[in-house]
Amino acid sequence: MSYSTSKPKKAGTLNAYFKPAVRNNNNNNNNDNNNRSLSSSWRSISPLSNTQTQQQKSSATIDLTDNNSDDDDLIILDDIPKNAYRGSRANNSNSNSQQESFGSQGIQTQELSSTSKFRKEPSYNLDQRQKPFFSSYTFQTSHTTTSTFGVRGMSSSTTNDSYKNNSSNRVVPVERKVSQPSGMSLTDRLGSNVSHPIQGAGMVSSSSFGWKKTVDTSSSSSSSTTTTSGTKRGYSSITSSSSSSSAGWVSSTSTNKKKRELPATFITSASALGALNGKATKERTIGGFKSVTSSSSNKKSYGSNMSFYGNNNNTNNNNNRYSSNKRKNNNKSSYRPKLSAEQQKVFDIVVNERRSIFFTGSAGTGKSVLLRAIIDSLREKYPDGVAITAPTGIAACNINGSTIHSFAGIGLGQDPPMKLVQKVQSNKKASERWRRTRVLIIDEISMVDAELFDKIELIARTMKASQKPFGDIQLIVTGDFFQLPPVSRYGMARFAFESKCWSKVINKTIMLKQVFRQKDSEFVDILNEMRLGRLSEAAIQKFRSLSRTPQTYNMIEPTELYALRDQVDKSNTARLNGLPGDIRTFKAHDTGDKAKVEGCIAPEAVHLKKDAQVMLLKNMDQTLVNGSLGIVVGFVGDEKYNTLTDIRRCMPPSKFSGAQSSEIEPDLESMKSQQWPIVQFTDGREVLMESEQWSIELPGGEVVASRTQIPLMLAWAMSIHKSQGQTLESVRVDLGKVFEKGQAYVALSRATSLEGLQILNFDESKVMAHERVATFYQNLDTV
Ligand SMILES: Nc1ncnc2c1ncn2[C@@H]1O[C@H](COP(=O)(O)OP(=O)(O)OP(=O)(O)O)[C@@H](O)[C@H]1O
Repeated sequence: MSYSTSKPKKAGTLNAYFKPAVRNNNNNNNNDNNNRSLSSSWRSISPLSNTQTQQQKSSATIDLTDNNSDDDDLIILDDIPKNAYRGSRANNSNSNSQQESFGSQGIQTQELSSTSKFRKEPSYNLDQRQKPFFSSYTFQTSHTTTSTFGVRGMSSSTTNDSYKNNSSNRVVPVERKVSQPSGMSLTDRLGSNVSHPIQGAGMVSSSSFGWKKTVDTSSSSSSSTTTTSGTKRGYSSITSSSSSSSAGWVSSTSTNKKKRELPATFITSASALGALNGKATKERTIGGFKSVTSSSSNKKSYGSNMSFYGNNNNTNNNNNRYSSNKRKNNNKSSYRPKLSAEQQKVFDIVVNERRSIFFTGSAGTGKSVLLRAIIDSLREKYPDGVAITAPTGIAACNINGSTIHSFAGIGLGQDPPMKLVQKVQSNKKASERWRRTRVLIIDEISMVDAELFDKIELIARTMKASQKPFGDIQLIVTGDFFQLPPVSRYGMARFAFESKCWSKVINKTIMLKQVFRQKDSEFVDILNEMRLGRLSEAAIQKFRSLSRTPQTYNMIEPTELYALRDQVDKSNTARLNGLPGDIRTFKAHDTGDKAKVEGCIAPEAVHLKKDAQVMLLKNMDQTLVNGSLGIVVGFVGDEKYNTLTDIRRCMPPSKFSGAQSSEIEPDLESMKSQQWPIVQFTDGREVLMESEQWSIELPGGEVVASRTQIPLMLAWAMSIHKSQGQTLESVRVDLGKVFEKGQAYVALSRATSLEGLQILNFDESKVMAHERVATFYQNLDTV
């Protein structure tokens, strides 16, 4: 690898652009130390002051070459004063005083001038799963100004070693926003930003992410402030699909008719590359945006293996110390906590020891977080071989997987076992899917009945032509049997642990003990009593005392949870009708198998008004995630959202933010005609919501069904079933119509605190647990 001061002309060159940030560095005389400690200081960056914001205008263009030679990490900074920056991926221990080693991977840089430094920093510190070719860069033009930017290229199917030699998995710029509100540390922001998941096997989620910016930069002499001499800015969003998956939901941006023919943020890999190369030549309207596509000839690689996720995680399991994102709905935050010791233990057993396992734990013990970590890591290992499933459409959607029925190819699964086997055998695609599967993940196992579990096991053995349990497929099963039970047509179903094959296929069961969702030990204790269906008098009194109005923490009203969908609809409709103004209706555009689309989390019709409370159904960045709550503040075309400036201000993070001019820009007229809603989220951001696409894809990419809809649903109220997996700060639970064992527990355990929880119609007789489940749990190991 070498760094040069001239622009590479090789094919495959990417232009990567950075938006400078300003490090809050008050000690101008401590530059050497600063440089040494950049990693830590950079990650603890403070929100920008006004002065710093001025400084932030500094920017530069950086090119990253993409080739397979030694210099594939070539980095060139144009227009930077004293523009000689050199760095190398260190593989020596030479302690040249001008070289600095960063972190355990030994990335080094060389300072080539007294005032300008460039340092390449891999993101492993921020997210250990991220591949090295997501890199964060810090560029220091003076003692007080540090510019950062990020470049990422992700693939679900590459290993750390292979990425360098695989030009199809190259870098794409991702904007770093140091000025985001939130008070979060940059570590959090970057950590989570880079961590948007590649969805687990089973769902190729394509989501837009990317931008383009070309900026001339100059430094203002020797002062600490750099200024921008001219700005030209464009954005391109890149959508791609991970290349391997089992059947599953795919979340991507809109493809719709006419002006929504393609996702607004969708650009094919080729055009994305071209745009990145600055070779864009062709303009077209994509959704509400004008898109410029590229004439670049080197169109081959970028896209098919890259995935950009506002909503999904990609991973890099460097050393099995893992941090992870939430798999279900991602709730309040998509930041990836470091796994606890017990989570890590389970992770090791699954990933390193390759054991078939059932891990469980009460609500909030981090099963989702752990599962995400496991999925990400296993997909690294077996890009084509990880099937991610759940028993219901919503649960599957939450983990971006497919239903177990859909994956297995068994339709409703009600036929006798041998008939189902024949059915799968005669289905070429399903057979192929089974043959490829090395790991089968089943989430929300409490809702899988024993009969189905046995049938799946038989099919697995047959399709893998092996008499070993599950045909030697590694089985990873998780969930909490104290939560929602299987739905049965004939009375009480048997649980999966009561199946004939359970004890043969699961060779390790582990219960996670540490509760993360609730911090208050009193709350944790009474929830545990409730889980077991055995409430003490003190717990009953406590729950009764919670009928008062709950605390709220922002503009969001408490989320109401009901047992029945009718109750939910009634509440949401009443609230909507109570608002002044016209209802705007957004109808979904469905394709393919309608029955399959019904499981989609996005509603068929979304009715909105200004001031409606809504939930985001798609991840957009680290804070705007599936599960984020917000308020509709208007619609494109309203007085407040009527100009290009207004629109740009509200661009989703994956598209625009404060663009001056661009190669892809909002098509105002189109947007006005669509009347896209603008939602204000709890972090204060107002974000335009245009349609997105969810689709069910089989491995190999065949789309069997899709839904295009705005990623919102009314969220004054939601069903307890839908709330499973959610974390809610302020919640009002109505237990009046609870009918299922485990239902009350699921509802109450969504709350993070007693202060934020209100319980209506509390009745201890509604707190029920299955004795068989309780017995089963008495025998589980803990780590
Ligand atoms: N290792 C960890 N460190 C810090 N926070 C964590 C950790 N693991 C999980 N959490 C947090 O705890 C909360 C609950 O996690 P998670 O949703 O994974 O639990 P769960 O067991 O799946 O819950 P449920 O069964 O109710 O769906 C989330 O806010 C998550 O971010």
